[in-house]
Amino acid sequence: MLYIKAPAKINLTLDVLYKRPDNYHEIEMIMTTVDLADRIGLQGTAKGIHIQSADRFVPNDSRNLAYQAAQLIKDTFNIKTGVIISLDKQIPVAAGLAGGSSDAAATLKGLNQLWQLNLSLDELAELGAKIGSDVSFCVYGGTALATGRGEVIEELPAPPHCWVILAKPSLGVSTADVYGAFNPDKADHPDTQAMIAALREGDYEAMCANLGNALESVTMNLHPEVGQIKEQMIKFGADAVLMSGSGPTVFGLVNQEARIPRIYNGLRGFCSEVYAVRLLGDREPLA
Ligand SMILES: C[C@](O)(CO)[C@H](O)COP(=O)(O)OP(=O)(O)OC[C@H]1O[C@@H](n2ccc(N)nc2=O)[C@H](O)[C@@H]1O
Ligand SMILES: Nc1ncnc2c1ncn2[C@@H]1O[C@H](COP(=O)(O)OP(=O)(O)OP(=O)(O)O)[C@@H](O)[C@H]1O
Repeated sequence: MLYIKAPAKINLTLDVLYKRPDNYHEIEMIMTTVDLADRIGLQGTAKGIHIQSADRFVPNDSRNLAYQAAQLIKDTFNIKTGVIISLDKQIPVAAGLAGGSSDAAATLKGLNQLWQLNLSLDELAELGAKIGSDVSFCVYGGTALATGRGEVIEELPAPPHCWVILAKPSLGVSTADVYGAFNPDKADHPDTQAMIAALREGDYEAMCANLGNALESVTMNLHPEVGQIKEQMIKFGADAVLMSGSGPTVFGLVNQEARIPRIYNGLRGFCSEVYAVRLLGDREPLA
């Protein structure tokens, strides 16, 4: 059995520029991976694609993004044999943390090894874009500026050292619904260039000051819990807080480890799922 880690991402910024003729939105966002990961097991078999997962919210058929990744590789490279994909889910589902996208990216990378395809990260990321807008970023990992509909990736320096507290209210959010309800005239637009400068300078305060997500107010209107969690995180001592992706997960940053327990324990009263993790920050080389 081949095992691959599939880490979650958070958005340090997410700006929505305009709606495109293909119904996707042109976006500009900065993402970075965090040390909360699903574990994907891949085992060759005679034929077919088989998904195994104990998580009842995860589909075990062609709706699963890991299944779609395996199907795409099989079709593109005319692979006749099959694979059993076991998903040990640690990333909350429908949370804004790219769990499914990261599983798909890990499956692409793992099958590249299992079936000895010798594809580069760029080739795997190009395949990933066919599955979902976040999959290309998840193939590279680390920290990046993503443009287009999210599939054009430019590597950025890792953020300055800090911890991340993630809190997910017990509701899932549909990414399509959030983009559908987005109104460009009412949105807050983050300063992407200021965030890039903060990363280049390793400036923690500037990174905190420039967190921003144009989808946050949309999801908050649909689910007021998101705003309440933000308030609680600030109250318990986070340096800066933001909703990740289309939500509903909220993350808080702290650069002093001693402050984590108060925030973590305080949030546990409001949310079923709370995690305190490190940023991963840098890309890992392709195995
Ligand atoms: C919110 C984010 O997670 C931020 O990282 C991404 O923008 C969404 O990435 P994703 O879940 O991989 O999205 P996809 O599976 O490609 O698209 C889901 C749906 O979201 C909407 N969508 C997505 C990406 C984008 N740039 N514009 C959009 O309008 C579309 O309605 C699309 O049908
Ligand atoms: N491998 C997978 N893991 C979790 N959900 C999956 C997977 N494959 C497909 N799905 C489906 O995708 C939906 C969204 O789940 P996912 O955890 O990927 O959302 P997300 O974290 O909000 O993603 P993103 O941040 O990329 O928008 C789920 O409701 C589930 O039905």
